[in-house]
Amino acid sequence: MPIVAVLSNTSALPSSLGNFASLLGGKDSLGPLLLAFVVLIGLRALLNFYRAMAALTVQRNLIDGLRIRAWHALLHCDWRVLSGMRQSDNASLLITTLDRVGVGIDRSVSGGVAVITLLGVGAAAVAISPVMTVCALIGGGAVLYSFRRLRLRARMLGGELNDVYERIYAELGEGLAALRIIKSFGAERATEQRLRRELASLHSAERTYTRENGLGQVALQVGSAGLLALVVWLALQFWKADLVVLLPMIALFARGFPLLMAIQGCLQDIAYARPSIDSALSLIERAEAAREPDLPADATVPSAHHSIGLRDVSLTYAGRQVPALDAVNINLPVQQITALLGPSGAGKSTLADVIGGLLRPDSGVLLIDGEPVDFSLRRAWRTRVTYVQQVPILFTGTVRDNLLWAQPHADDTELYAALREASAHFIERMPDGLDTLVGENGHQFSGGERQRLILARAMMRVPQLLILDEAANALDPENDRAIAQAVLRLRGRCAILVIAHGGALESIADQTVRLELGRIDRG
Ligand SMILES: Nc1ncnc2c1ncn2[C@@H]1O[C@H](COP(=O)(O)OP(=O)(O)OP(=O)(O)O)[C@@H](O)[C@H]1O
Repeated sequence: MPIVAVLSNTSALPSSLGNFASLLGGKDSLGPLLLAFVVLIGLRALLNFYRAMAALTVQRNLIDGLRIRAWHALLHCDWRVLSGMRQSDNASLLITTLDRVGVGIDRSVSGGVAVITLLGVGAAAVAISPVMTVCALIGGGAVLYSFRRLRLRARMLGGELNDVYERIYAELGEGLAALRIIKSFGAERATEQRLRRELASLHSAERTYTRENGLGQVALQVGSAGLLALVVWLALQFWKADLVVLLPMIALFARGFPLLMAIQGCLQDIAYARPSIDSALSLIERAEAAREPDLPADATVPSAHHSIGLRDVSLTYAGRQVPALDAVNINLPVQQITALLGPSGAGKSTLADVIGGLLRPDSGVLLIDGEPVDFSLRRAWRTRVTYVQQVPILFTGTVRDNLLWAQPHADDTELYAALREASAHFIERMPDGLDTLVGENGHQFSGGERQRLILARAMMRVPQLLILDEAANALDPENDRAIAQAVLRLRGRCAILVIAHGGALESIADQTVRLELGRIDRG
């Protein structure tokens, strides 16, 4: 006999099932029941669809919100704190860690839906048999509680995973930047081995998590089945429950226990993602706490017509006993080139960062034309300063893109003028001129050409102070002279501070200042 016929013919059923069928309304109600069944399945499918869409929206909004907040906090963080951070850790956090936060959010949404569905199932169960429902709830709660240690383990493994990812990022970032050195030292094998070791740690952490999660689910399934069997046995043995009650209860439990498993799985995944959320929030908190103060709306910094200097400036880095700068006084005439000399670690770059408005010292003032300017205005002062560092940084794109980065509204005539001033005439001879691609970090050009392009970009800002921090140190004599020629051409346009260890740049200086152990050497 077809199943529909059996279901619709209540007399063909055993008496209890017959009762159950009559409870549902008998033969006449079968059509509406089947329709309700199809509608329910459809509603469930729709609910799943909207759940997935909502989870994606929530996840993207929250994760991208966190990502932007972290990036904003880093961009506005005080240089002293920022320079003490390992940037590969920040890259790992902004890219990978935040994605794991996304997984945690997705699992929270799924867990929430499972809890709501379970509440619905529980409400239906209470209506049929409150005693059996309470027993099942107590048992289910106990099962969930007994898994708390597994969740703590998951949290620990999530923390381990974050550490491993940070190490992988550091390994790859440093390795890619040092490819030339790795090859020249013949360190390819050792470098690859280090990555293999980190990947093995990653694999091990992920494997442990998957194994413990999987075994947990097995234990949960067995526990749930045992619980169901116990409740049914109790119902038959002690409460003498009728099949009319028992059958729908079993159906509801069969629906409820997978939900319980889903909730435990979600709690486990959330615990696994929790260290990622903690790291993201801790970075944001640290960077926001060290935020550079906003400039008052009426803040102005005077223009330097005669000189730029420092008076009684001292600075000690966190964790250091000896000051990097100790009561430093220096005066840079705007029409002149000043060479700052001194042994390694004397504090030359620190002085450049302070006078350039990047670092706030512990004490002392900035002097513009002899007038003190508070360091709280350093952001405004910084817009009048440009740097050329030893390691040239060019952005991927064309020569034009790189120059416009400093001065977005400049026209081609101005761009070529800056290139000529910086002894970067070679661009005019190139077939694509300003549209020549610089390659990744300027690798289409030689070190000297890159440095001259960077000098041209620095001059696009029309600075009042130009700082060259060991800008020609890594260059051959010819390129060193080319940079010195360019700097000579700029003399008289702004104050120029050159940090050098000999070479052509030192020889063109109008005055020389020597720094020793953070103090100006007057000898
Ligand atoms: N971010 C930092 N945190 C802690 N200490 C720092 C930091 N930057 C520099 N120092 C320390 O401050 C001192 C001065 O460093 P600085 O880089 O200014 O010297 P320098 O004269 O420019 O050296 P070099 O010629 O080798 O570049 C050194 O002892 C250095 O170790």
